[in-house]
Amino acid sequence: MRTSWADAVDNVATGSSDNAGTKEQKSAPTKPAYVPPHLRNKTPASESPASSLSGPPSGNDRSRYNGPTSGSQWAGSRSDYGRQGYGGGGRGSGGWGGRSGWGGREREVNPFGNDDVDADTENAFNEQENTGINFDAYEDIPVETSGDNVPPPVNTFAEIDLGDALNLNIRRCKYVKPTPVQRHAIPISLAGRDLMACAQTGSGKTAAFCFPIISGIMRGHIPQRPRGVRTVFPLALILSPTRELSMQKLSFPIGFTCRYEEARKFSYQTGVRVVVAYGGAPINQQLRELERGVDILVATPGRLVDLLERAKVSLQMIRYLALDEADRMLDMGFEPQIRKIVEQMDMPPPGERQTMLFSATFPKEIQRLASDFLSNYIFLAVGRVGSSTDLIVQRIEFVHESDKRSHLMDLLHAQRANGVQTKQALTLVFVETKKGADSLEHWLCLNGFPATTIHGDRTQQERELALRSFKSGNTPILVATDVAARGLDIPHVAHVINFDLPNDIDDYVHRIGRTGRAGKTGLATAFFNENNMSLAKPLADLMKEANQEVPDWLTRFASRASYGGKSRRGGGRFGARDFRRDSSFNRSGSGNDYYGGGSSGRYGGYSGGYGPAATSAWD
Ligand SMILES: Nc1ncnc2c1ncn2[C@@H]1O[C@H](COP(=O)(O)OP(=O)(O)OP(=O)(O)O)[C@@H](O)[C@H]1O
Repeated sequence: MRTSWADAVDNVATGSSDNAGTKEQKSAPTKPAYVPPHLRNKTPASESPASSLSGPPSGNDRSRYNGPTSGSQWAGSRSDYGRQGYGGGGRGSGGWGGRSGWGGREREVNPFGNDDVDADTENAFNEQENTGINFDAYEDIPVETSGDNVPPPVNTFAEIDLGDALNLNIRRCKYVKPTPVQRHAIPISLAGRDLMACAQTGSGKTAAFCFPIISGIMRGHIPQRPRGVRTVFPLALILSPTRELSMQKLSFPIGFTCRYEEARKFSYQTGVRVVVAYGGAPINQQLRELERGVDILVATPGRLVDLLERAKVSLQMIRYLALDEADRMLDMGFEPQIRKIVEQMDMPPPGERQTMLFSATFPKEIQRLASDFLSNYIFLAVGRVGSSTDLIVQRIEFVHESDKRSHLMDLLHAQRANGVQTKQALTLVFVETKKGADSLEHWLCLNGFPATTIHGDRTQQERELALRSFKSGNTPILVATDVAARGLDIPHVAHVINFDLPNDIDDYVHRIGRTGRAGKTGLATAFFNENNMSLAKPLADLMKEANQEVPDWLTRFASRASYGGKSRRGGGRFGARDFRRDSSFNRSGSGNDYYGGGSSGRYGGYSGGYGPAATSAWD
């Protein structure tokens, strides 16, 4: 079994590691010291632990530790990447914990497993390795930016100076070129600008905010952080929501965990340490991790408030703040917590920190709230705000409540007959309630369709098992409640079935976005009936927007005044994208244009360029 990074660190700290080369570790102090990133770039003059028993230099002793080790800003590639502990960072071999003063080198668990790329094999990497990712699908996507002096986009990762260690991780991730949101967002963030970004599900937003943060921290120029206190001072905070907070339940961070895993991959051997803190898991282990040092803290709001109130974390030195699923963070009752964290604790104000907000959906009302956290920001919309990607073929079927199971069975039988129920074609079924999820899973299994389930009542272990079993294709059907709607990034989800539709159209967008990711096509089927009438108009609008075939009966429902409800946030989902441009919104405080205002200028003609070319994975 793979051990976690925390375990590995633990082992080193307690001398229990059975890794080779532990002689030094065993004689080392039991607790590895935290090394701020700006002190981690020392190329050790000597590898001898004895030479450095005097401990680290003072924070002011920059002459020993600071600065690039070569003419380039970043140290050159090393042939031993992936084999050393933290030391192989992009700025020489000092790296995390690599201060020769402490002997106890922490070994960073390789998040890429065996799928590593070292300097010798880098050149072997080519586009073929990205089989299945259709980047052409993104070529015609409309992009809107607004704000002062918008930095130009880039076309390749090579055009931006992210640093060798990060570049290597990008290759390890097999990213050949940046996705559209990355092309625009990364240069904006690297230029130090605040950003509000909206891009469709599965379009690579995580890397878009992680890369500039990691790269920025690697560059150093970070003031010395206080030592000897039990409070930690992260340099970057990534806040990510968990739905359960709003439901007064313990957290259930499925999508959140995906984010953290990504951040950990991107920061591997960069010397930048990522720590996660979320509710619903014992706080003590998270505290231990924090005490070992943290550069990037990925946290849920509730747990972070707890840590702040216990004075375990200070936000005083935050340079980067990223709000993932930012619309969710300012909705559903999260706003007071977010305001507390961002405005009422010790975080530097907008302008002194850099703030990045990302989501696939960004209603104007929420944009307005979010603008409080930003300073002279750039608004970026890749695809139309709140739209679903054209890569997903959407089908809506009218199915009475009592017929849903048999209808589902028909769908699954058809899939099986077409040979698409394989490890490469997973099916995610969304239902409304936890009880409903359990019951449907049971029924599917009884009927010969291996299924598992994920919802808020399952234990951590059960959730992990379920996800693993689903990912591996052992149980190619996952029945889930809305907890799996956002952030979950599982390759090969070919079909999302909304057995029960959500009440909110944005939740629908996020749910179906579990397929059709990273340029792949996908299929989303929804069972609609009289219980979903309030969704008729937003759903019909969304489908039209994405060039989908809208059934006549849905159009009829949508046109009836009583069912013609707008998005619950007063419309404007696809309208003038940057709310600052929408004078009507500014005047009245509520937009009323679903498609209207913003379709001027170079994006006015958007008709979903690649839509018709996209084929369903089931065709
Ligand atoms: N440049 C790239 N090249 C290839 N794959 C990429 C690239 N960037 C991201 N990906 C992959 O695309 C998938 C989707 O990325 P990510 O989870 O960041 O999307 P997202 O926009 O945050 O989606 P959501 O809004 O649904 O959370 C991931 O598996 C990620 O590893």
